Amino acid sequence: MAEISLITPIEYLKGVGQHKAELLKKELSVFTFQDLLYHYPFRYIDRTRFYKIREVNGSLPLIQIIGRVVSKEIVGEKQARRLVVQLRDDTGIMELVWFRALKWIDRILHPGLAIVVFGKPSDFNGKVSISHPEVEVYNPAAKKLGNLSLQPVYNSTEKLKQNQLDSKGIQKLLENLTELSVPLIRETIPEYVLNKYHLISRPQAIKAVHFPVDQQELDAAVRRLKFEELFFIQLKLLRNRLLRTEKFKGCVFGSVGEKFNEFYSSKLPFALTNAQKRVLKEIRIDTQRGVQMNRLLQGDVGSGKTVVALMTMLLAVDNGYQACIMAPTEILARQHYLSIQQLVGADFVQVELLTGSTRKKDRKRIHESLLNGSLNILIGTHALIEDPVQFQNLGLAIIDEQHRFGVEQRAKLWRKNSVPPHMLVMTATPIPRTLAMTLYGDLDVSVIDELPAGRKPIKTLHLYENQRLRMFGFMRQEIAKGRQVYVVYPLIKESEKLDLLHLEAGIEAISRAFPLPEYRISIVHGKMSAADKEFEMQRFVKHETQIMVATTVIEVGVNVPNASVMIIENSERFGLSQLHQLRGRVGRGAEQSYCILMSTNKLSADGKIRLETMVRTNDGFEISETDLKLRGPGNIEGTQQSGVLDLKLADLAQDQQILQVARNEVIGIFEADPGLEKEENQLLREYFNVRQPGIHWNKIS
Ligand SMILES: Nc1ncnc2c1ncn2[C@@H]1O[C@H](COP(=O)(O)OP(=O)(O)OP(=O)(O)O)[C@@H](O)[C@H]1O
Repeated sequence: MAEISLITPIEYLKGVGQHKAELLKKELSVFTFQDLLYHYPFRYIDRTRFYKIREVNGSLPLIQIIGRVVSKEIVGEKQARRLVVQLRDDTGIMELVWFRALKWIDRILHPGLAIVVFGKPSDFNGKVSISHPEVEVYNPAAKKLGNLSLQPVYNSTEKLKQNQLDSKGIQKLLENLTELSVPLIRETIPEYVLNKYHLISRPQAIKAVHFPVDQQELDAAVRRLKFEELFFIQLKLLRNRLLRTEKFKGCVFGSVGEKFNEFYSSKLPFALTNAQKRVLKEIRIDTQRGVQMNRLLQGDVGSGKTVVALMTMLLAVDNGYQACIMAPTEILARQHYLSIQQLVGADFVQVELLTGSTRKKDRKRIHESLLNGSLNILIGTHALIEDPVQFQNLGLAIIDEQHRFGVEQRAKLWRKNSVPPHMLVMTATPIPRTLAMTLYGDLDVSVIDELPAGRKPIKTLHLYENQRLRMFGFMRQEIAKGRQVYVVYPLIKESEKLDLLHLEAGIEAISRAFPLPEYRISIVHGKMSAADKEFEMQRFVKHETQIMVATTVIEVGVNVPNASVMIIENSERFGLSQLHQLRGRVGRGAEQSYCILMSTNKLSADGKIRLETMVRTNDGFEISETDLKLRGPGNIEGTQQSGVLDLKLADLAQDQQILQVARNEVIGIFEADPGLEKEENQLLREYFNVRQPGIHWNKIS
């Protein structure tokens, strides 16, 4: 065989062969030696700990017991034929069961034999047993079992298991592999960084993650590998940012002009909060210094991001540029359009809306006015990044992100101008710090951390199904005061049919409890046509109806300050950030607002935490942190598409500190050596010379 390297195909590994190689490729995407080396265990079992039979129950993970075989018998017929062994220790007795390999096990085990049993207990018919445990004859002279106290557990699949590639099988392959390949693993982090943070070398870490001698070595290995993952993500992101500033000049918004000033002094219906002012200042500084702005604007629901967006656009217009806002849904785009029109009034600046349902004739007119420069501001959905849309001079692109657009789509907007426009990315709800640093680590961040004055914190209540009458009573009371009420139902693809039934039943119940002519109800759900939805929404906006029953289509963008009660049905089914977004639809006026979370009595542990969190706090930043802890970053909406979260070991909910250290180190490295030219940074330079998946540092355009 040719010389061995890390990219030697996996079939060349001793113990693999053609058939297993195919399976490894298909099931685990393991193609080469290094793919297997980087197939890390997902947990470890402490083989130094032994349980007593009395302590054993079905909720325990894989455990070890020492006991003596009392009896064994083969019971059942055909498929149900099994070997049942009674095992005893000084605290009790339990069963071990085998459905396969009966003869083999039967031969080894005999009454009186002391054995070590290793497996996952389960409760069955009130009895605790372990199916298919591993057994070894107990040898008190041997200090440890095997030479490892921590046994790694690998991900496997049913198919792999059928071919002896269960966790144990994979570990065997790794034993064959590490001797060969560990010496070939190269260091990626410069020595001075390793020393600074007391990190072990890469070959050492990879070996130890598979075969840790003890917990201490494992901890050191994991810390090193997590650091590496997070360090290189930051290196890519910050390198990108650096190159962008070097490469792109950026439009200069040199002066604050007529439109901005006029709007500020005579149109703005309220005083800006200090946070809004501060953010506007940050944007002003960014946009006048001749480099391209790339900024993330974070603010809690209702904190007034739209005004900041508008005033930034006016700044662009004052300096002879066009501006646009891209929103993820048609409803949201329309909402932005309406609120901006309302804020600026007629004939102040030219604003148009472009979405998938814009008529052909209007579309043509918009395209033309964009190109000849008579249109100042364009608001729309992803229709904006389609090819026929050409600006005369796009100076600012605002993306209302809701975590739904990827880096690719952002890049498409940049290309709409010869000089890339300034970019302002707004998120619907705050995102956790670690996620922001990773997903948007190449952007500067502005935070609106203050709500407009006079807003009363929303009071949140959790009620169970049997308290529904109380809830209806409360609705009547608020409606009598002239307020409006939202009632929101979940509508999730996976359970759509059932959800629609719930919605229907809900509408019926509400119609009965709130009859015409005294009460009028708007109904909006995702299955309706855009025009019908709009019609129903408008009835509510104009206060022709007092109750709006809706599915989550109203999650973002609805702004009816007179609505002061948000009722969320089956609230346990919503994610935390969704609940927070929904709650943010009320509390927009001066009145005291309420959010009522309706749920069944049967709450999962996570569901309980979600509802408790909502009742406890109104702080979007705190809520987003809890959300991340509960769900993990992969499940936060929109993160899946972004390859940056392809983390093997690091966990954004837990490894905030490592991430911060890695990011600071990278910032320091680029400050001292922007071109990575110093000898000590040679490894980092090499890193960029090899093609990296994800963001390409030399391909930003
Ligand atoms: N400084 C302010 N003082 C008083 N009201 C304000 C202020 N800034 C914004 N508002 C009003 O607060 C409401 C919420 O603002 P806006 O819609 O911009 O919030 P947002 O941050 O975009 O949040 P969401 O994503 O929930 O819509 C609007 O009715 C807006 O006119």
